[in-house]
Amino acid sequence: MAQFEEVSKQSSQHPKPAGLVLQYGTAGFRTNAKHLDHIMFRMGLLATLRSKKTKATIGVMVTASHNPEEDNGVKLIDPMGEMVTPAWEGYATQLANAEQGDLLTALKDIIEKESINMSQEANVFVGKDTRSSSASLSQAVLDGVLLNFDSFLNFFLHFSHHFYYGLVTTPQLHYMVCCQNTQGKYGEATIEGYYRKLCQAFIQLTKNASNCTDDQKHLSVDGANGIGALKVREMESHLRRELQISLFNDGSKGKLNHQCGADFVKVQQKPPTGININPGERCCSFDGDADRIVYYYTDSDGQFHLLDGDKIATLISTFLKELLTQAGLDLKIAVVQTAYANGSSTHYLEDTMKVIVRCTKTGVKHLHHAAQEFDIGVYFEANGHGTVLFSKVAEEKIQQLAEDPNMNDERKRAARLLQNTINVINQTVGDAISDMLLIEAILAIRGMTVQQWDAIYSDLPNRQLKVKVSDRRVIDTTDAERRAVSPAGLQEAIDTLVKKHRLARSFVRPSGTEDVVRVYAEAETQESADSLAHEVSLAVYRLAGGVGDEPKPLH
Ligand SMILES: CC(=O)N[C@H]1[C@@H](OP(=O)(O)O)O[C@H](CO)[C@@H](O)[C@@H]1O
Ligand SMILES: [Mg+2]
Repeated sequence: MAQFEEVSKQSSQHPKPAGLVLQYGTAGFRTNAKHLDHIMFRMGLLATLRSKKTKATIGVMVTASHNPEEDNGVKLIDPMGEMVTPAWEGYATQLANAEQGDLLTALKDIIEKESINMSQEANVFVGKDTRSSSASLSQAVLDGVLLNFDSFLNFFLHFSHHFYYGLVTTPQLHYMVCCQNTQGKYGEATIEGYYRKLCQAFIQLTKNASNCTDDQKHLSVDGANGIGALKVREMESHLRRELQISLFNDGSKGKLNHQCGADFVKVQQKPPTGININPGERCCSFDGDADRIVYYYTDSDGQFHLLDGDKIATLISTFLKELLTQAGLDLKIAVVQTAYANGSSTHYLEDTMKVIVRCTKTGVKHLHHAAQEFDIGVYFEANGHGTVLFSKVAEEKIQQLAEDPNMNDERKRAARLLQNTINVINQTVGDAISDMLLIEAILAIRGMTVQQWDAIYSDLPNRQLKVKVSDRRVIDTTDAERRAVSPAGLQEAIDTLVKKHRLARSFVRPSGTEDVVRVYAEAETQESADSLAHEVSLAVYRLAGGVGDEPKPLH
């Protein structure tokens, strides 16, 4: 039939390798770039359907974040700038895995299930990171978006508009999707608009910092040789030297994420290559798509100190809590973490700060969701991915107070600080650039050094390891991934091992982005954390079908 000829003609430009099965995981599809062309084309199609369904603009971001340069990936962004809803993750997987000849049926299936009106207009925003494969892969997405559904499906008329942003950070695309769908209420849907909003708020905030020295204003940034570096350069003039950045790993020579970037620094617990660090100087690293950030410094003994997502969440929530007190506002603030949060951070937040702490499964969508339940929800993964959410009620109360002519100066000042804090934050998703500006503003306002920030609490020594098993799905977890319910005997083995160490905690879970089981352990000393992590790795290897060599001790 003519209709099927059309299908095969158009989609055969982006053929699916027969038998290849990929899953829409924690952060979309992610694998070696050479397996992704058909996925990109099909995600272009799916984004168009999602747009018709929601009658809103949908984002498609081509990136593999902190993965090696050879990999790539894609994720969809829903109307408010949030991750795409779970049911559509399922459709994404179905569409991705339909063999070439079944693609039409798979599409029709989604259209029927979701009762999509195909005559509805579609709008899709597409962005990409700096990977060499991103150019052709984002073109494949556009081919999918622009495909004429009329001839493709012999359905109704099809209007589809797209805007190709080209090189953007992941959070910038989330931001612009939200701006577009709120008719500019969240900001202007352009990169310039993004810089303007964030930098203006940053400058307003730092006006509250008295006697800010050049040292305080200086920050070294490791751009992971990725998109974040380009965008920091682009933004710099908007900062009017209120923040003075030395940019390293800007992509001019090094390889993306190679021995640098937020993931490297967090997991290896050491500084990236390609950066000059003087003792005591504040540094930060972005990841490959600039949605994560971690801070660090080395002390005069050459000792490395990491300030990860947990320390960031603590700094931000302390700042916000103080402002709420000064403003006399009764708003409920909570911090959302995952099982990877350092035990010391959880204790500090609950026992000293007296804030509500929630623990969710790994993956930003889970944290984001939990944070939405509070007036102010601060969420961060330990690896530095996070942001702050303000409820509508919270924003309104803050605005009212800031504009109340009868209010006393102290309360008003606090409310204005809160207002600018809201504006410097990208509430759609964790954003390295926005988080950096917020952290820098807080440190400046409080006249705080990175050492003082680090000293708020001391991390428990910890270790993360990976174990290869033949099928990681044999591990099932509960209690926000803190306990394993299968395979039989694994949790009991972990419990026994944990009891042999002081102040210890350990858990295992299958990764959602790599074909490995992740092991986490923390304990009173580094030796203890390392040996516990190794012992638990062995238990995983033995009880959950380990492949290759048995895990070796770290020392
Ligand atoms: C321990 C860890 O850092 N896990 C990361 C990693 O997920 P895994 O499911 O652990 O592979 O990638 C996710 C996406 O970037 C991120 O959200 C998450 O925090
Ligand atoms: Mg990332």
